[in-house]
Amino acid sequence: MTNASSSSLPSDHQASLIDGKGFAAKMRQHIREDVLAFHEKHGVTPGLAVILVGNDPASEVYVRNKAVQTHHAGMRSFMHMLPENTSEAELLALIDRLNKDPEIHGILVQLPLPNGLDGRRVTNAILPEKDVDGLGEINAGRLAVGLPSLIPCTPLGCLLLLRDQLGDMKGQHAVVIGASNLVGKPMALLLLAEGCTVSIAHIHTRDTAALARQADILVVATGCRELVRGDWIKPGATVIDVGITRIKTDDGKTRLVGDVAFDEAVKVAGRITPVPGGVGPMTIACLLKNTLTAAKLQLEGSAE
Ligand SMILES: Nc1nc(=O)c2c([nH]1)NC[C@@H]1CN(c3ccc(C(=O)N[C@@H](CCC(=O)O)C(=O)O)cc3)C=[N+]21
Repeated sequence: MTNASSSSLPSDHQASLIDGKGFAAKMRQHIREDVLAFHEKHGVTPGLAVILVGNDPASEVYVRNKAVQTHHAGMRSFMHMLPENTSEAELLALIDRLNKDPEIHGILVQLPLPNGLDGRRVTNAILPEKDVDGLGEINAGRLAVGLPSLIPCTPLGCLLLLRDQLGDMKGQHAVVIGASNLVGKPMALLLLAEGCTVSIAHIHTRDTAALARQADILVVATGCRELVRGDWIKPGATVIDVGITRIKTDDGKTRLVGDVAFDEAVKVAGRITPVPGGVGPMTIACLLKNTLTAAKLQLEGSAE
């Protein structure tokens, strides 16, 4: 038995793995069914436009993955691969065109953008009802005040995993490490809305380890590989690892590691997401979910 209040664990304790990959596959199946029903009702297929500027190989892989999964979910995918030297005016003109295009229900600009392009200005140019990343100021503000909004895909994916694992989270102490607009801040707001007591640790936090040790729910999104060690984790806690860093191993292969030192954490946590196979697949599944939500917003005026 593992729970967040147990103070000692048997020496052979192993956290249970949170299967994001499997959960995401089930989600995509449900989305596919909903997309078909949406098509029956409106004669419209939800369409997602993904814009990638520059040729970062890792981003190209993600963007291709998104396109394949969009098709599998029965939706249309429109890829826009723009050269590194694209001007902000050109990018804004493309977004304007996609905003007005009735075949496009969701628009995503892959981040980070090359130097010279202002990610905030570009993201804000996307119509709020097509902003499937939920990163524009309207959606971010609506989330902050508790109105319905398009929710950033990664924190939404983490929330769905936590709800599935834990159910009611009221009164639990959730600690989020990382305060980015992309993950940490919206994650903290979502956990607050679940009734958690939420702490946010960031670069200036004095003793992040001591704070983390108080967490019943620990979400780590720092981009700093294996930052969180086994002794940062309260025995039995639920750990969500958002980080993904690609490293080269001694035998010349590459491997993905998270922001949590997994081998240590698995001996202490009650439940933990692996990397890969944890949060990453949920991010893409939530992008598809948001695209369908956006299409409903545009054709039905709400996403019920
Ligand atoms: N506007 C914007 N929205 C994003 O959501 C966004 C972005 N920009 N820029 C880059 C990051 C990164 N990201 C990932 C999505 C899926 C996996 C994923 O599926 N990961 C697999 C492994 C994939 C592999 O093997 O490389 C896993 O964790 O199991 C990872 C990372 C979305 N991002």
